[in-house]
Amino acid sequence: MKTSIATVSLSGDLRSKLEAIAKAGFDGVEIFENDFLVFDESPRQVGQMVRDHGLEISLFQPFRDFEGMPEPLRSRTFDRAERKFDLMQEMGTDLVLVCSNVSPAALGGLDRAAADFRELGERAARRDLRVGYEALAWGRHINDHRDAWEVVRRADHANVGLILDSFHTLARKIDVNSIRSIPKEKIFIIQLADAPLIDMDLLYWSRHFRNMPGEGDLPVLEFMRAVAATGYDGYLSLEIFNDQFRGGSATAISVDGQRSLLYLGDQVRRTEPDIALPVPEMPPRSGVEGIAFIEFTIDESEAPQFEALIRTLGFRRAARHKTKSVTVFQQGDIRLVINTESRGFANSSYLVHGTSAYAMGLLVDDARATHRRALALGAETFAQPVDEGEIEMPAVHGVGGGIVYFLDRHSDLGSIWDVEFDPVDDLSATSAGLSSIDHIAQTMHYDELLTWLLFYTSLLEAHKTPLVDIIDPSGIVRSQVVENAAGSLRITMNGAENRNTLAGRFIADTFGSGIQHLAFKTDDIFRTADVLAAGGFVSLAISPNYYDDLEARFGLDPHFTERLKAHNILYDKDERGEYFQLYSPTFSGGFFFEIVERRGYRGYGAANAIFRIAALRKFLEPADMPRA
Ligand SMILES: O=C(O)c1ccc(O)c(O)c1
Ligand SMILES: [Mg+2]
Repeated sequence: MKTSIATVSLSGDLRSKLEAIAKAGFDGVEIFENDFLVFDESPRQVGQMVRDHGLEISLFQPFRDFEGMPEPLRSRTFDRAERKFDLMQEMGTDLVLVCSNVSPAALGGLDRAAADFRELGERAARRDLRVGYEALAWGRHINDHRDAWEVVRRADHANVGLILDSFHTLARKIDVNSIRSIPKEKIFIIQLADAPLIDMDLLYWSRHFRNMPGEGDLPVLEFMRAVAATGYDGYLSLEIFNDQFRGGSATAISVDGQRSLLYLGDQVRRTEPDIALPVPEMPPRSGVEGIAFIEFTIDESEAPQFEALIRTLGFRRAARHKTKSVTVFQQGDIRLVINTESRGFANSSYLVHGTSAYAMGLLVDDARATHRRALALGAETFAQPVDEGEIEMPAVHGVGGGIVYFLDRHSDLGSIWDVEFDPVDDLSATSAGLSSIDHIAQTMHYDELLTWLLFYTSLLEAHKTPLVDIIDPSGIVRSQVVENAAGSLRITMNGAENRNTLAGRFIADTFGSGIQHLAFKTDDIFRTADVLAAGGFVSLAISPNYYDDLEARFGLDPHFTERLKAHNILYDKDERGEYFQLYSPTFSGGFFFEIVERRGYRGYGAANAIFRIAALRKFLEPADMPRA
């Protein structure tokens, strides 16, 4: 499968863009005219630079306001086209994208436009060049690919074809099945982009908010299935106008782009029979049965304090590693692994980030197949030397450089706890009824959010929920969840836009993104709260005003509100059911725990986040609080 990306999608100058594009594994690049115009090298040198990076120019674009012009503008557009043809030949590309005319001077009329394209096709043919016509969603007369196709059909010239851009088609909700009857040789290239659903002017939406297929809300897969059904087997080319991407890391955005195309191709291959598109084979997305473990890296001297804390949460020491300073604390199906090794990745992680939950283990259907898929999608593998008798757990780097391990029940990995660990008899802790990890909360910079969303959803059988804004006294935190239908995988991701929010401070204090909190599940929050209180656990104090409001909002029985208040339990309710949340204060580095009970409820208590954040801040900086 040939992949390409438009230079306009990335930040930096042309040279650094090409480097990032080549490194991410693309085959081609769309040269956006402005990127060339502001660059100081000649067209010939730019062409050479592209080829030196092992890339091909998939097209040159855009050529604007061409078709349907009255004289003398008409002659001028042809002169302009000839100049661009010269440039394309020097650069070494045969395809130019002509987007539909937006000029008030344009006359309209399918036959007039077709006649112009036929003449342009003639001129292009003399130089062995090709012209592709794209309907901009806001084109003056042509703003629908079906009309652009009619122009191309009537132009009836071998050197004139159609360019389909998923954004323009999907933004106008045009039936994608209209693509299925277009002859594949008349589709010169496919441009792909997704976008979040925002109700706004089409041009503004397109120029500022596009994102990678799978990162937004448009049915790009349905579009691509229709394209594949024509027999199309050419480039899939990303054209992503996005303010954030323009300011981001060209390398990271390129990697995301390549991943999005491979994932899209993979989905098409699995849903559309007999396609010609040469999509690479990879194992299917993996089902996640649960979170096998969370591993903390801690300094030996701090470990006793941490262990005392998790004991108050009802965890008992369950196993000790046969050769390493690694212990496992357990409660229900929850395993917290405490790593105090003074070498290896855990230790380097400690040295950089301090005490942190630096690794997670996912229990999947087939761990090694999941790892293969992750690598096929461009993830960075993680491995460190294993000692004799140890099992090598497949892993990749995740958020903030942390580790995502894959485990399964059916291979040798299923016996890892027995093979590598000795059981420990620890009767000192009383279970608090915590049964499993409800969700893992990762905090990151806002501009990393789409990266990890795509990482998880392309690898695992999971979907994303809509973006939610969380109000922190010092700014906005954008939150989005990746979860599966069974609820056995729930990862909440908080993207901090500024460093003054609690999430922003976590990133600053721990020198990077990572897991900021873990939520454990209980079937009886009040019983759990009693056990915790008896064991000396101190919950995060919530403002009494919260409970007054809660009672009024939901019409709660005052006795019930009193019980919530007595235990600092937060409450939420939706059409499906009720939700209860209890928090620990933060400890070293800003990490904290949450305990939740779900009674049919499927959300995450977004309405309560502001109260939790305020309470945590008060805990961190009591005197400082009124300024927030
Ligand atoms: O926003 C634009 O003008 C523009 C230009 C060229 C394209 O291919 C496109 O999709 C949009
Ligand atoms: Mg386009």
